[in-house]
Amino acid sequence: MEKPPLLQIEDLTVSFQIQDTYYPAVDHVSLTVNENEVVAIVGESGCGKSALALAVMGLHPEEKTKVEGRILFKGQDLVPLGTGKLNEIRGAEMGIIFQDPLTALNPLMTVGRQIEESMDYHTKLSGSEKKKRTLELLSRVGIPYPERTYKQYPHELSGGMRQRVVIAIAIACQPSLVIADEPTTALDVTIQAQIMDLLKDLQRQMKTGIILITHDLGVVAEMADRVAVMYAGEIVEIADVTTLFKNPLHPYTRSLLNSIPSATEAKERLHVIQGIVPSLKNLPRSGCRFKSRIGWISDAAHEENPVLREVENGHWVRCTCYKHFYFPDEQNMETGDMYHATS
Ligand SMILES: Nc1ncnc2c1ncn2[C@@H]1O[C@H](COP(=O)(O)OP(=O)(O)OP(=O)(O)O)[C@@H](O)[C@H]1O
Repeated sequence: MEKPPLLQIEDLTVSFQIQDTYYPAVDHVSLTVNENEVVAIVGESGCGKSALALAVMGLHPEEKTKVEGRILFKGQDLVPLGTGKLNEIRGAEMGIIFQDPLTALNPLMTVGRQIEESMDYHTKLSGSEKKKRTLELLSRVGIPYPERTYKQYPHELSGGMRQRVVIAIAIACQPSLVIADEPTTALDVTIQAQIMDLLKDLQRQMKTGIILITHDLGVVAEMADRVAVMYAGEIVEIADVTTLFKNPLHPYTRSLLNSIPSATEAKERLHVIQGIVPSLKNLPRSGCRFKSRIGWISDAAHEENPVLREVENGHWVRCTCYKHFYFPDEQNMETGDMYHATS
């Protein structure tokens, strides 16, 4: 029998209760992560990236959250599992790295104890074996004096060192999947690069699958094998990283990529689409959800029920509007006129 993919998310919907109604923050999303593959999920704040990641980890509180669809981890559906079984899988086979290391760590427990604790539940190692492994892990994540850090408390460490400790905890049980939710956003720019290098090295050594949530496209270019672009709870484009950067198609992806200034190309100005992701209650639930942000593109350019379509091998795009899209200050491909935004 063929081995199932490491993670196969099928038709996942995550809805939050606001007053008496459930609103989907992740809406019928399907995504696969293979062994040893880094899949980046990008999109602006509020697109549903974290809601998706938390669902994979089973970390949404049952109250006021509804998770529907299938999350197959090595072929086993996690959605119907109870907390006990999920705890067994989580930690042992999945690691998570959150944005802010300070809130991820217990301020009242030494670093050594916190790393060991992550092994208590999932391994049968003796106390001295756990200590030995903890010191190895600290050294592996680039902590210069493991013996000293072992005895320290989180507040005694710098932000970068704390995130290294969080990474040590995430990889303590050699998980096959790591979910990294904005792992460097809370850190200084110079430290960000070091932490990303560390993650990249560890991923290569351990052949871990990674879901990397970020809005830093530089990080995506360096780390990801494939990229899923989310907008308003849906995936609007998915492709391998080279294709996505060379030939972005969806207007939203094009706008995201245009928002990074290029060091090599002298662009007169950056084309960026204005506006923000609507709040959960105000999300359009039919048609192209991006339509209101590209009002200069005709209604007829949009599909009534836009679906993800494979436009070339492994490159999927939602809605036909990408075929008719141009930035307002570019020449209109259809008419040859210059479009001038009035607002
Ligand atoms: N527990 C909750 N209850 C109600 N609404 C929520 C809850 N969690 C998230 N949301 C809403 O769901 C939508 C998606 O949120 P999510 O945090 O997944 O976005 P995101 O893309 O990860 O953004 P960010 O980069 O800011 O974390 C947002 O509109 C957010 O306000």
